[in-house]
Parts: sequence; C-alpha cells; structure tokens
Amino acid sequence: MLNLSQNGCSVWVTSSPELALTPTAVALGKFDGVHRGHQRVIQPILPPFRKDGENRRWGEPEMGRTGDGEKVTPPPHNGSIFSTVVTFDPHPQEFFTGKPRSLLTPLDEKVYQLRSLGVQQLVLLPFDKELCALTPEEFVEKILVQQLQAVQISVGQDFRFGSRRTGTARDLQIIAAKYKIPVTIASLETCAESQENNTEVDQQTRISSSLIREILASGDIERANQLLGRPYTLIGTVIKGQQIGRTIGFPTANLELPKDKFLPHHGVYAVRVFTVSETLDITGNDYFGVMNIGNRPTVNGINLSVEVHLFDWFGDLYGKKLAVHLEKFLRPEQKFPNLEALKTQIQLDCSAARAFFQC
Ligand SMILES: Cc1cc2nc3c(=O)[nH]c(=O)nc-3n(C[C@H](O)[C@H](O)[C@H](O)COP(=O)(O)O)c2cc1C
Ligand SMILES: Nc1ncnc2c1ncn2[C@@H]1O[C@H](COP(=O)(O)OP(=O)(O)O)[C@@H](O)[C@H]1O
Repeated sequence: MLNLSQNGCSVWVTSSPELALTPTAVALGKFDGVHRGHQRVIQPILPPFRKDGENRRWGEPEMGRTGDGEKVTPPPHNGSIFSTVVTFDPHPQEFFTGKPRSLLTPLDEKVYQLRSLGVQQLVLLPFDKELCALTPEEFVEKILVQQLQAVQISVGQDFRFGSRRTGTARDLQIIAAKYKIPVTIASLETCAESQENNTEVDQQTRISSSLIREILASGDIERANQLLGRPYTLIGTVIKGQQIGRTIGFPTANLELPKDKFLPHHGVYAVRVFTVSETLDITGNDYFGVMNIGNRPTVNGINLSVEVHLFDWFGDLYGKKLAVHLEKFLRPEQKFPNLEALKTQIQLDCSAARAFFQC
C-alpha cells in the first residue's frame, strides 16, 4: 500500500479493499494507458459529485507516507465520497497466460495520470482464483457494496466482469439497481481507422490500449499521442553508460525504466524532457532533445538502451529522474561504419528535431 502526494493532493493506493476509503464513487476497468477512452469512463466519478440532488463534500485524505508493511488506519471519511478507480492486479490477461505483460502506464505512472485527473484513490484488486470465481452478483455485493460502499459506478460500454466474464455493463446496471447504486455506462471513444484500412467511407474504430500499443510498435508516435490525449512518455532514472557519448560531442543520459514499461518502435525520436520528483511531479525547466531506443550496433552494443541528448545543456544528470515525451519519430536505428559517421547522423537528427520543435 502506498500514498502518493502531489502539491498537497494525494492518491490513496491500496491492494486491500477492506482498507479503502469509503464511501466511494467507482470507475471500474484495467485502464492501462489512461487514454481518452478511459478518461471518458473516469469523468463521471470525479468531483463535484451529487447524489439525488444532494451536495456531498469530497474527501481530502490527509495521510502520512506509509512504509512497506506499516499498519495503516485510513482516516474517517466524515461524509465525503472518494473518487476511486478500481482495477485488477495482475492484469487478468497476465493471470490467465502466465506471461508478464508490458504496460503503457506502469503503476507509478498510472497513479500520476489518475491524480492529474482528480482521482483520489486507486484500489488494486488482487486478481486471483477467488476473485475470478465470483459471479457478477457476488462481485457487486462483496466488492462494490460491502467493501467499497459504492454510491456511484462508472464503466465503459464493453466492460465485462464476474467469473468467465459473464457480466455485461447492462448486467452491472441491473444488479447495482437492487442496491440503489446508479451505474453510468460510458459510450466508446472512437477514432478514424488507419489509412491502410480506409475506404471511401470514414470508418471509426474503438480507442483501446491494444490499438495504442500496435500504433506505438509501428512508430506512428503522433497518432498514438492523439489517442492517448497526451504524449507517450518514458520515465526513468539516469544511469551510467559506456561514456562514449561525451567523446563524440553528444553526451546521452541513459535511462533505467520500469521493467514492465512498453517500449515503442526502436529508433530515434524528437523529444521534450522534464526532470521529475519521485512522485513524478515536474521539478524544473523542460528541454528539447533527441532520444535513441535500440541496441547501438555501431558500438557493438548488446543490451537495449534508452538514451537522451538534451539540447543546449551541460551538467550532471546521474541519479536524476527524467520524464521524456516522445513527439516525433525521426528514423530507425542503423549500424554505422564508425563513430564519425554516427556523429554526422546525430547532428542531422538534432537539426530535424530542432526544425520540428522550431527551437
Ligand atoms: C540521437 C541519437 C541517435 C542515435 N542513433 C544511433 C544509431 O543509429 N546507431 C547506433 O548504433 N547508435 C545510435 N545512437 C547511440 C550511440 O551509439 C550512443 O549514444 C553512443 O554510443 C554513446 O553511448 P554512451 O551513452 O554509452 O556513452 C544514437 C544516439 C542518439 C542520442
Ligand atoms: N546535454 C546533455 N544531455 C544528456 N546528458 C548530458 C548532457 N550534458 C551532460 N550530460 C551528462 O553526461 C552523461 C552522459 O555522458 P556520456 O558520455 O554519454 O556517458 P554515459 O555513457 O554514462 O551516459 C549524462 O548522464 C549526464 O549526466
């Protein structure tokens, strides 16, 4: 369990629904990416929230940082309703296939994005055999009514729940009505289908995490950013590399990313870089730059590296946390005959990025 705060606002994160702050207004889903479709589902549970025309005060949980294993008593709610995102951990697909899944938004980033939207609490329901076996009726009664004391629920049109995904969004509405809990079913956020599939007619397709992953894998970063509603971001801590960069006039901050972070198409990107705190809040100025994601064949690199060169800046970044916004794909990674040829190409990359940013 952890409590992350930003400018005095906090998100209470717990994997024990018994420790959730209650009562709650709940948005249910997996929410990987917190993309435009997700934002539509989350919107109805954000403050100000009114039930039956009544004005309820929204909670402002004031909690100290909790250490691992530390026993924590959530504060009393004194009449507040907590805007709560309820999701599953691990991702149900990971549970069923046993294969670790890489994520558009690993936990820290998801918390940051939810917090930016105004969500106050994230409940990570442990997705195990027990949860899997609950019927839709049991899920509503045990988790939503008894544990989370939900007074409002929001889901997407294609939401499925309960054992073998037998419950639909409409079923949720019907079951929750027995407890007098209103359920908002958010319509699907769509976008125009990609060019290749496009006929004369403007075909629309559902925005989904899988679609965004496919688009990121293809290198179409601008389209991925459109569907996300913000730039795709890599956040990591600067670690030491081979110290070759400085010898060719392009020092590059090498980033250590969360192990489960989904990486887009390898190659060179025009980027915007921010230094951030542990809770991912921006701590200083932003910089433009160029980033390479790849194995660095020119220097016989074996491991994948993610590295960024900042324009018009010199200093020490080791140990700092950087958030890198990917704005434009410039080219795939190449093997150059020598460092001189690589240096010439990086100069061209910098010019292309500067032209893109007009900086
Ligand atoms: C904008 C940019 C483009 C790059 N393109 C390539 C490339 O096409 N091929 C390659 O082998 N390495 C490429 N690199 C990685 C360099 O090989 C790497 O930055 C250099 O070896 C320095 O590594 P170091 O940080 O370990 O010192 C690129 C790096 C940057 C910043
Ligand atoms: N403009 C810059 N962009 C990125 N890193 C820079 C810049 N100026 C200085 N640095 C520093 O230099 C380091 C990168 O130098 P480099 O020779 O590539 O070493 P390494 O292989 O350890 O990354 C960065 O981690 C950072 O501390």
